[in-house]
Amino acid sequence: MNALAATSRNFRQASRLLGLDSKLEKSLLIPFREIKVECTIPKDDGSLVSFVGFRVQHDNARGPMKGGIRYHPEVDLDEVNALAQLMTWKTAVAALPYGGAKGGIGCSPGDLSNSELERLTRVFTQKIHDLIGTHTDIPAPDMGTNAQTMAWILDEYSKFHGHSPAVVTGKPIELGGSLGRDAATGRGVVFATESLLAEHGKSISGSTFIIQGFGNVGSWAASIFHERGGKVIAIGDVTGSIKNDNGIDVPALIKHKNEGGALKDFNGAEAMDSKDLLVHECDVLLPCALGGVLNRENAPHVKAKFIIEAANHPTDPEADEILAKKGVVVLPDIYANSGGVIVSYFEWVQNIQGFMWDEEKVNMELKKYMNSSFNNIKQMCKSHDCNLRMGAFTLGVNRVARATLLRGWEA
Ligand SMILES: NC(=O)C1=CN([C@@H]2O[C@H](COP(=O)(O)OP(=O)(O)OC[C@H]3O[C@@H](n4cnc5c(N)ncnc54)[C@H](O)[C@@H]3O)[C@@H](O)[C@H]2O)C=CC1
Ligand SMILES: O=C(O)CCC(=O)C(=O)O
Repeated sequence: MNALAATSRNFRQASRLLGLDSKLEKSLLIPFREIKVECTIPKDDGSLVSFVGFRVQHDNARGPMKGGIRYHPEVDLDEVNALAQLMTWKTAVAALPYGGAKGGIGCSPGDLSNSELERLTRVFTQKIHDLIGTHTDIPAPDMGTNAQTMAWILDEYSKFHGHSPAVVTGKPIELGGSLGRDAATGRGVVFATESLLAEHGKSISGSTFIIQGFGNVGSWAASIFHERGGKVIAIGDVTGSIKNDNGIDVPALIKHKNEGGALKDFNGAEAMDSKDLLVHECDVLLPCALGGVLNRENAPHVKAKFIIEAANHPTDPEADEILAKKGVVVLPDIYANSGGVIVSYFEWVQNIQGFMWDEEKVNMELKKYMNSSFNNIKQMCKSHDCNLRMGAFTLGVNRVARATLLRGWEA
């Protein structure tokens, strides 16, 4: 099932549990605006190349729309729609004063030089600058983009609208970025895991972890699990996978990667087949890369007791059902990876106030937001007698539905 069908199916299930009116249900599902633009740039050799860029603004009932920008060859309108919809429910679950949006460009960032990436980002910004803004739609990094990408967007946007640091989050600190934003999604994932494990009488220290994806989210999550006494026994990325049953030395692996080394060449672990990564024995499995990686083919073979959805929509609905029957507990994306957008919100607040928080305050507030969402989700699970995914969806969808109704329907 594709990402949009899967996300919409989860939404409809939550809508039924909440007893929403069918007109309201339809209006919540249809995106506010879909933007598709052609971005043509000269390559370094002088030849021209075109890419398609998207920004889907899903809902703004609760505030300005918010969500990352992804650079990946598989980006298309359906996927961006699904990711934008997930942002609407995610910001609502976290009780942030935001709606949801997402953007992306169908490209392979690894095949483009730094100056080609800069030109592409600037052209994309030129095409969408009138439709984003500090109080309308605020982009941030996602897969394949980073603080540098946000710096280019900020610079290009400011040429049209004047200096506007709060138009993007996840910026470099020197340009108004927040301390702690780089690590925030991974750190939030760790707080979420800690709450879930505690409920089951377990803790990070003494548990084993497998992580798919070793970029921003996966590497920070791995590093903080390791710091807290967790044993990270296998890690995979787009180049391959490695394992060490005694635990991978995560700081040494990060150093190896920062020096340009490939995962498979790390000498503190042995290579494993990437097909086996998600079905290898462990306590906690963390998909931190692409969507749809847990599906009906591999779900029956999953041996983890807990799955923490650090990636967006990593679990297909068919896999969800199989995992539930096996007793595997799945902590859903719209809660598990919300640490990134929570600290993006803190960054936006700091930019608007013109005041900078220290990292300790950022991390402390992040923990408060993550713990509060977890308790609210558990409450919804109790009220609607449902699993954690539906607990999170009913929490988010109900907040957006209430805001929509309070605004009224009159033209
Ligand atoms: N960056 C952020 O703040 C947030 C990211 N997310 C989600 O987390 C996930 C990862 O995002 P980032 O870490 O930011 O991306 P990133 O671009 O920094 O890293 C992506 C990682 O995934 C790996 N990967 C790509 N294709 C793969 C494949 N076929 N098999 C195994 N590994 C593969 C890459 O090698 C890389 O290690 C995405 O689903 C994103 O939407 C969610 C919330 C916030
Ligand atoms: O930080 C943000 O605004 C959005 C992060 C994001 O794209 C996500 O949570 O999937």
